Amino acid sequence: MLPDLTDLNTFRDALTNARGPDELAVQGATERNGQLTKPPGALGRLEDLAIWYAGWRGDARPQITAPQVIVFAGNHGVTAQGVSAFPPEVTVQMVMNFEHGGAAINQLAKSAGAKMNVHALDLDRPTSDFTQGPAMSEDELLIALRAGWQAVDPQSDLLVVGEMGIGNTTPAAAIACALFGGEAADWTGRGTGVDDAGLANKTRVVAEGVALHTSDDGLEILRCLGGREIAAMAGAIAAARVLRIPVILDGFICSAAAACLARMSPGALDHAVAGHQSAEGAHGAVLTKLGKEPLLNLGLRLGEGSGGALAINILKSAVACHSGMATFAEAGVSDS
Ligand SMILES: Cc1cc2ncn([C@H]3O[C@H](COP(=O)(O)O)[C@@H](O)[C@H]3O)c2cc1C
Ligand SMILES: O=C(O)c1cccnc1
Repeated sequence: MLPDLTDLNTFRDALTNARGPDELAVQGATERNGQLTKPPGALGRLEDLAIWYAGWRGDARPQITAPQVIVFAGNHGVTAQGVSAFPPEVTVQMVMNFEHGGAAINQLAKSAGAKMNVHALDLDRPTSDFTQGPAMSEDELLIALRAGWQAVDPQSDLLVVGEMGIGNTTPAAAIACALFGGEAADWTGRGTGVDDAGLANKTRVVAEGVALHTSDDGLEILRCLGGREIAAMAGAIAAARVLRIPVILDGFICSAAAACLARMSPGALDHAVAGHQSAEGAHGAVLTKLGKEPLLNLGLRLGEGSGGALAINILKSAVACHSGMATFAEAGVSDS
């Protein structure tokens, strides 16, 4: 079902030509929703979510039994500019923590009944500092996209992608600024918690990167300003689009990866909902640009897929109501 990613054009074509949701399933789910034992619309957004999910799965009465959480890790040359409150060694240390089950995302994936996979991408070879040149070559971008593309289990029925990469709120801010315009300061936040001087320096770094790499193309922006784990998230979200696996987006970094796809192809994120709005300042603005209303707003600013994983239970609940509830006729309840 998934073509081999032999080159970047294969990726572009696969994304652009991916089919949309199954309209018959949407119709069937909409009809079923109208017959369930509740006042019309009483389950609010849960109803829309269930119908949306049904369409992408091609099943008017679907179930969620196999969610997958994938965490991608990468290192960033731009950390040499002092953009994070933490040192880059933390990336590999956190990967070990994920592998031993000790991180927040391990607990959240487990609570959501999701399997979790971790992919560390060339951690001992950080991307290039984007204030000096493109973060990645075309080959490096392709390899990272492919890592994400191949990491998606075609048997899964819901996908959350998360990231670990010290410094990666800087490339995410640069991507957002390059895609959406405005000033670097509009898109730059504190990440792991840089102080005021750190924020000013980070804003300068984002401005320099965006000034050096101007493009209208989402993939070129991803290559020049992104990072391996960001590209891998984009690759996985795109693969899920082709496989019709619904996606729950996580925070600022995940949304920046997704936004590159939306720039490449307008319907690229139709299979995705925003799991949450993170506390990273510009995340809300990115979601507005993407036309995505977050499901949760809990002040998280972690990444790792944490907000996406939390929202799995909301989507599961929506689908459980939709597919498990009795209709008025079945329950013998008067419908007016
Ligand atoms: C211990 C630790 C665990 C994390 N888990 C996710 N992040 C998050 O923080 C990083 C981005 O923030 P900045 O751009 O400021 O470096 C990413 O690794 C992101 O996943 C973490 C950061 C730390 C320190
Ligand atoms: O929004 C996020 O995903 C985020 C914010 C701060 C640090 N790491 C991740």
